[in-house]
Amino acid sequence: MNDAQFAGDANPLELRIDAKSFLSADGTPVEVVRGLDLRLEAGSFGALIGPSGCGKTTILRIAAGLDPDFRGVVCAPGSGRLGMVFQEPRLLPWRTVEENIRLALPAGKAAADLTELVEILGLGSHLARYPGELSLGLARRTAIARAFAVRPDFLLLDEPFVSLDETVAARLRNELVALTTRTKVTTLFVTHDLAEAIQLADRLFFLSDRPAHIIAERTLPPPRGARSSDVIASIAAEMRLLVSQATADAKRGC
Ligand SMILES: Nc1ncnc2c1ncn2[C@@H]1O[C@H](COP(=O)(O)OP(=O)(O)OP(=O)(O)O)[C@@H](O)[C@H]1O
Repeated sequence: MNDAQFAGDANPLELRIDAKSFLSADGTPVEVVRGLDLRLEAGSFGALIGPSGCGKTTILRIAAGLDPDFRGVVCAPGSGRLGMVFQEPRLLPWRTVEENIRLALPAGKAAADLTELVEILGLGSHLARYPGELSLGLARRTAIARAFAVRPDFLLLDEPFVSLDETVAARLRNELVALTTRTKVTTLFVTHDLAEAIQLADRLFFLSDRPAHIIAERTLPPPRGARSSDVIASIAAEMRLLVSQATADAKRGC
């Protein structure tokens, strides 16, 4: 995998969502996002953190271009090669692990060398297996491999490690750090888990309750992926304070 050439020279991600609503079952509009403005430098890893149901997946789908029904603008980084990992791995059950990964490749690239990607993700001995035979951890790994196989210059991940055993999640986080550091892909990662966000990200974006907007953001000092548990705990305490102050200010209308 010779990826170093892409993403570094890409544009930043600029995501402005002035308004996004859904219609509820009884036909009344529910405003999910209002006045969200996010900028992420090319090659950075941003984490979007917010309360349950605040609109994180909605924001990611808009960033991916999957939901055009909103008011605002999205300027995606790079030339538009997008990799996306959903909460559920969404693999084709009748295809092997290798076929699932290769299916993501553009026409003419089906024979691409995936050796290094497969090695980093520890999938070498599982390539001939079918999704139904995989643990959740291996299925998530396959989904991550598929997202990286296209050599994306923009990567979106929606809570890819939720409901995994902590040992498996820790290993997958390390693998994600290795891959994103190596490829310098501009990444937006959604999570509920503040410690996970601090471990992985260069920049944190905290969302309000619905309608979601950014109430606080912070750049973290390097090196990402290598922060000790003490450093993570101390940054987390600082961030909780920052968010509770920002929330109180917002309630007072400051
Ligand atoms: N297609 C839809 N139609 C109607 N309402 C929707 C639709 N998609 C999402 N919603 C509503 O929009 C709100 C935000 O949903 P979203 O899934 O974006 O939140 P989230 O922060 O990702 O949630 P979670 O933390 O549970 O993953 C929720 O109230 C949800 O019910």
